[in-house]
Amino acid sequence: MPVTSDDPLDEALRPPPDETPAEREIRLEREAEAKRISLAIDASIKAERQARRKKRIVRLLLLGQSESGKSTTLRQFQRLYTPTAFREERILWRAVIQLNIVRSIRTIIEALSSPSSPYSSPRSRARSISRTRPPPLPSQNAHFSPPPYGIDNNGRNGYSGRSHGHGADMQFSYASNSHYPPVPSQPRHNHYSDPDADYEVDSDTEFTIANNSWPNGSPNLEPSPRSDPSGSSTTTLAHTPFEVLKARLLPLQHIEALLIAKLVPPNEEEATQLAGPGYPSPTESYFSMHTSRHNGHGHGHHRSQSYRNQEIFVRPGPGWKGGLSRARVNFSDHFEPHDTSTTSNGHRPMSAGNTGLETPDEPQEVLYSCRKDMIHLWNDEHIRDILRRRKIRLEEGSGFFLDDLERVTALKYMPTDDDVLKARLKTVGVSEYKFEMEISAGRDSGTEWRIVDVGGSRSQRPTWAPFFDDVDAIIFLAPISGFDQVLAEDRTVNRLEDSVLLWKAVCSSKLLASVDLVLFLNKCDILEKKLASGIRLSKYVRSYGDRPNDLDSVSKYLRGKFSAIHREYSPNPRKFYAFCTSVTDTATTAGIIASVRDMVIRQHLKQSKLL
Ligand SMILES: Nc1nc2c(ncn2[C@@H]2O[C@H](COP(=O)(O)OP(=O)(O)OP(=O)(O)O)[C@@H](O)[C@H]2O)c(=O)[nH]1
Ligand SMILES: [Mg+2]
Repeated sequence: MPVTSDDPLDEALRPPPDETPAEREIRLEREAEAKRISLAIDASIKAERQARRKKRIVRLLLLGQSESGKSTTLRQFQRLYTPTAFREERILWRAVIQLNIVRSIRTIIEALSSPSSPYSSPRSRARSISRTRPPPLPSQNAHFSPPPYGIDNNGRNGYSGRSHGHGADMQFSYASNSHYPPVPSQPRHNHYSDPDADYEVDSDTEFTIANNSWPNGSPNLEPSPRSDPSGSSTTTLAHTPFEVLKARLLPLQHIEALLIAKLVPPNEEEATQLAGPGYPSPTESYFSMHTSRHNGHGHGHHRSQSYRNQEIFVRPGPGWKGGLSRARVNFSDHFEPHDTSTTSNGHRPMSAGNTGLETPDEPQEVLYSCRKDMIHLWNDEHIRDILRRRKIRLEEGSGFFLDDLERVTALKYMPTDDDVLKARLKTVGVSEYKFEMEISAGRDSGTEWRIVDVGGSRSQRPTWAPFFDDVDAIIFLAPISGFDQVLAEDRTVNRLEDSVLLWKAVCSSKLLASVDLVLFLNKCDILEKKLASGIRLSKYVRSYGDRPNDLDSVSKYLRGKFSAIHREYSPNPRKFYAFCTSVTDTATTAGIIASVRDMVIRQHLKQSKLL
């Protein structure tokens, strides 16, 4: 009589009904072999775990939203504990810094070229139509909507919802910003956009230039409005000094393409957005808007074009550094290549250095030749004023080097430690960085450190969970200066709110229940400046009330909230440490990292029953 079962696996594993004795014997032998292999695998995993503990391999996981400072923290570990390797790699960061500069300049030019800018060309302004403020938010958006990508207790996607617990609850407010979030058609300026941006068109800003003798003379970038007798504004000259300046900066476009070719591995399909007017990023369209993936990435000659409006990223690990060190032709004065690994697909990244397009460090030469114009552009009071009015705060954003143009565009420029820490290169993917502390770092070399760095943007978070196994501690970075900013990948989500939700998800994850947590309330340097400039936390976090708007009070308040979430959401009691950090600051971060190191090693030893 046939045995019935609803379990399809059971069905599949059941021996065939007409099995002969010989077949049965073979089957049983195979099953025994499979069992033996399975047990051997389990034993080897267990043995590896024990060996790891004995060998003192410490595993640290860096988590947090994009631009929270994870890779910068990793670089701080490298700088402190493998200083020789860090020093040797500094020159490789020059290309990243060059790209950061070029992109900052492009952001300015795009802001000035927009139809509402007094620096835009007469033709584009003639085409411009009056824009009105975006409509107010629907009332439900006055509260947050949970971001779609996070991790739940099982490490799967999705947030579990908002906390209504007492200590942990925070009320975010957009009520005072009737025009939050910005409408999609507005120019996107990654990470420095402000929900409170002024969307009124600068009307009556037509202007003519009285003195058109520049570029030979000193460029006068000041708009000079002139009205005709009827009172309406007119523009009489086609080439404004700004347009001339823009033309002189055109070579930057070429080196941007070269740098992208150098840094981004070929055939790289995934990309995320850099702000750029009117261009939805492929990631945005794929993950957020659920439309089909944007095409044209990593394909031949359209490559640099397709990256034009995306933030450039690398997959973590030595791949891009290996490619750069081989493409490098004239750095031998400074440094011998340290890392000769290849990219993940085994090929050297497509670079200007191997296409024959590049003269010895052409980007640096172009930057050098454009330095005066770039300095002029950045230091012009009127341009600064426009950027201020449009709430484009480059100086608070990532990879900001415009205050150092004189130094960083020098032909023999060699990045300093601080430059490397300030440089911005987005991470996509997850990778484990292994190192033993160098003897020269004055530490015992008995412990092997494995630090896992992940990409923090929302599309990246589902890739985290497989790395939760066997972790000694997590450093979670919450960039608290982002209280008045929105996520680059979803401009309806406030950055601080996103960090709070992510923190809740990490605290409540059952997979991480026994992992100690270290919280870095990061970017305190930017927070301090922001608060001092008059931006009030209470405008964005209603529950802050009328407490003092200074660094000390704000960081204490937020620390309290994050601690309360930890207490309320952790499945089991565990160690928790919180620090207010500015991880780009080498002096303060060294002390904090030393404390974290000691704490992690102590816990590790305790768990290994060696204490
Ligand atoms: N001023 C300041 N800048 C910081 C601080 N921490 C990080 N940054 C800068 O912020 C930018 C982003 O930091 P990253 O370390 O790349 O951020 P991440 O978390 O790795 O971001 P993803 O790779 O996108 O997940 C870099 O340009 C850093 O130099 C800080 O405390 N203060
Ligand atoms: Mg990173």
